[in-house]
Amino acid sequence: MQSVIHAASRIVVKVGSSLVTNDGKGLDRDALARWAAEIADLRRRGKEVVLVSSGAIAEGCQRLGWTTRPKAVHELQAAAAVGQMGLAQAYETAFGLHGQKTAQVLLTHEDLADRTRYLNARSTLTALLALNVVPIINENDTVVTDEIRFGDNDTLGALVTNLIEADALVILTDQQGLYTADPRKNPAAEFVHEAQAGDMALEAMAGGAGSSVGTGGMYTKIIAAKRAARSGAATVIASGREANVLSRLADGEAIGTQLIAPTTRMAARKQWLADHLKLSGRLVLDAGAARALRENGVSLLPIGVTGVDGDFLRGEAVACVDENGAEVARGLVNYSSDEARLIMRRPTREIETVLGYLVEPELIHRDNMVSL
Ligand SMILES: Nc1ncnc2c1ncn2[C@@H]1O[C@H](COP(=O)(O)OP(=O)(O)O)[C@@H](O)[C@H]1O
Ligand SMILES: N[C@@H](CCC(=O)OP(=O)(O)O)C(=O)O
Repeated sequence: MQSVIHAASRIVVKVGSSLVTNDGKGLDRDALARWAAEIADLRRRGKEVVLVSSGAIAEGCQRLGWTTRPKAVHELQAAAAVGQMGLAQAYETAFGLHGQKTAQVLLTHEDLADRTRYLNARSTLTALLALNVVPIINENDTVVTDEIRFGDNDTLGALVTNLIEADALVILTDQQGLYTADPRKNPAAEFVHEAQAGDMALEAMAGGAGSSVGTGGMYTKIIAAKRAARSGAATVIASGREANVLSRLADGEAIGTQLIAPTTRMAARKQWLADHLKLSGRLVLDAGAARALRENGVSLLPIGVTGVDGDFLRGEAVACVDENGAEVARGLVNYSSDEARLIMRRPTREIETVLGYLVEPELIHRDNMVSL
């Protein structure tokens, strides 16, 4: 069995609070230095990596001298704001030693649920990856209330995996991976090397958090693997304390628990667009654009559009039809219907002159489109 990470070119790595803060004793700078060295190594091998790191609340509590995790949301938020400073600074230093640039990205649930903000978050992250920057993501705890919290970063890691259509999610934690029961409570628990993500039997094996600083336990990791599989990504759950864990996974070594996605990324994307998107309008394409989309699956540029039907906003789904009204593709549009009417039939270089700004060069990026 070879690790799925060997062939993965875009990877989300999630590290939990217990690892990052040494079970709440304070930032584990040695661990951060190891992961930074390994992620820099993965970048050199041509893999794109996004890091989702927990630990702000645990580190904030430590810095504020609080010995127990508070229950009140405003106190958790205050702790997160204090701790996040330490996290960002420590990661920047650790990655800087390898000449690797980093960026801090704080997200809320709403950023991923709202279509327009979803597209914005996606373009920022893909732009950072193209610039050879490692984005370091955490939940924006300061502005979220209990009802809209991700709460645990396993869920956030899975949603980021869906957002950027990563090939794999690696969840690093304080256990070797998934066991048939919580190994802290049941010494007879057996290790699970490989399973299908979404297999219901896994949910019964997984228990809650093992330490006082972790939140979701194994259960949220199993659910995260199920979510990641929706966009065709595999999940690996492994120990963040294992030497060179990320580099060895990239070499193909099967460390930890591997949860395989039942569908491929392309099939998952088509299913998602087909299932979830209510079409809000239509773009009529000229013959050249219709052919290019059909035959080469390219992005749609404004110059190939001759008509715009309906009222829609940036991020909504539209159909692309040929001159006879036959649907060629559908996708998430980068400009509203009003903007699209102004820029259709025009070359991309004129977008800024016509609108006064350039959001994206394409009307629909090929990553946000499926051909029919
Ligand atoms: N079936 C299981 N296999 C492995 N670990 C489990 C299982 N069920 C519960 N756990 C617990 O989940 C813990 C990891 O989750 P958590 O404490 O939330 O860590 P993190 O901060 O890395 O997200 C482990 O320390 C372990 O005690
Ligand atoms: N945003 C929170 C992360 C929530 C959390 O505890 O997640 P995890 O340790 O991954 O179960 C923080 O930085 O403290």
